[in-house]
Amino acid sequence: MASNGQTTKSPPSPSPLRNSKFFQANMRILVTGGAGFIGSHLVDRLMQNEKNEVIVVDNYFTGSKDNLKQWIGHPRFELIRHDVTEPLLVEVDQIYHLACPASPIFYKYNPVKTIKTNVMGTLNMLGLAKRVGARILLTSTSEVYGDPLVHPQEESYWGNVNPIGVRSCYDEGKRVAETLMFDYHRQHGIEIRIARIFNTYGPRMNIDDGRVVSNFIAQAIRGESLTVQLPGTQTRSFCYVSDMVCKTRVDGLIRLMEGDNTGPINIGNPGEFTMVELAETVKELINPNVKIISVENTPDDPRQRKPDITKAKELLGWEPKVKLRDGVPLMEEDFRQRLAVPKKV
Ligand SMILES: NC(=O)c1ccc[n+]([C@@H]2O[C@H](COP(=O)([O-])OP(=O)(O)OC[C@H]3O[C@@H](n4cnc5c(N)ncnc54)[C@H](O)[C@@H]3O)[C@@H](O)[C@H]2O)c1
Ligand SMILES: O=c1ccn([C@@H]2O[C@H](COP(=O)(O)OP(=O)(O)O[C@H]3OC[C@@H](O)[C@H](O)[C@H]3O)[C@@H](O)[C@H]2O)c(=O)[nH]1
Repeated sequence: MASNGQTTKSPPSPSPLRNSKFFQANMRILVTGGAGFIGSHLVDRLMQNEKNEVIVVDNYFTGSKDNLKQWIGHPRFELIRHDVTEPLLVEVDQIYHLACPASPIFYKYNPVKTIKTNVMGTLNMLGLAKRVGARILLTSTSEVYGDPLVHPQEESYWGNVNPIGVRSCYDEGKRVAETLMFDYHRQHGIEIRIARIFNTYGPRMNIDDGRVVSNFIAQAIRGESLTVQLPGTQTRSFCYVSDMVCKTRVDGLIRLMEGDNTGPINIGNPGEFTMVELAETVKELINPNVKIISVENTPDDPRQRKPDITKAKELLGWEPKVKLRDGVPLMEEDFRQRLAVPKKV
């Protein structure tokens, strides 16, 4: 039953394989975009459960096999090079659909491909869910709220999005992906889950990912100036990656998949910072000698962003635990290792 009471059909029957003579109790889970930042952490958590078999599909546009190296060759793990804009034939019970470039510099690099990934990729994954009777979770985004006129953002807010701007391939793409999820749910009875993720950071982000936390941390470690894009008063709310997926502590995405609620549900940390405050925090914690400089911004940058997580708390029993000041040093450690710049003692 949908949270909004709009279900018109019961879900299709699961694959006949589930009732076959050789049925194994394992849960077969597909993770699209599983070689990326959030996806690879999610795979780590899913693989900790011995009942799970995990299949990752990824085209390696922004992800890397390196993020999954600990699982390659594991009997419960499979990695497939595949682009979700093409159909996929596998037998699975659950689909975590993450595939999509998430950093603005990468999603703007080939905007037509980004919108194809969001629209055709989501259609293909919904088609797969329909054929095999799988439950599907979409990682949507706080960007569906655009440059929000309501603060903090509740799930009931419809957003303020430019449909023809340079960010539209991503934010409108995700909005269409959400629409497709609900239409497949209402029309075909597919079991859906939608997470609206707010800015997430942590180990394994690409060093040159281009998003603000990874930029500032890499710049501070290299002794370069921290580049605050103008005006610097714009705000974001940053969630540490373990809060997003961690099974043992708090597990936003996994709880949503396993619970009864379709969503959309905001998953994020309500701690809100201006970009100047973020730069000052990174400077203080990592390298007090670096300068903070102002640089040009790009069009349509949202001016404020903060999740209302009442639904996540009430419906999933989820709330984030890691404060920005505690998460930054954990990410610094990972970046120092990868950049081969040890901390001076
Ligand atoms: N990290 C965040 O702050 C954040 C916030 C909101 C939403 N999200 C969503 O979470 C998901 C993961 O984000 P992330 O931060 O891990 O980004 P990421 O760029 O590290 O991961 C995305 C993964 O998808 C893969 N991919 C991209 N296009 C593909 C395609 N056409 N076919 C197959 N694979 C493809 C990439 O190679 C990469 O491995 C995305 O859907 C993103 O929109 C992330
Ligand atoms: O070096 C930088 C990079 C970015 N910024 C600023 O930092 C803020 C955040 O920018 P990011 O590129 O990290 O990410 P954004 O919040 O714009 O978009 C993100 O939103 C949520 C997800 O869907 C995606 O991960 C991404 O689209 C922006 O105001 C940007 O202008 C800087 O001040 N300096």
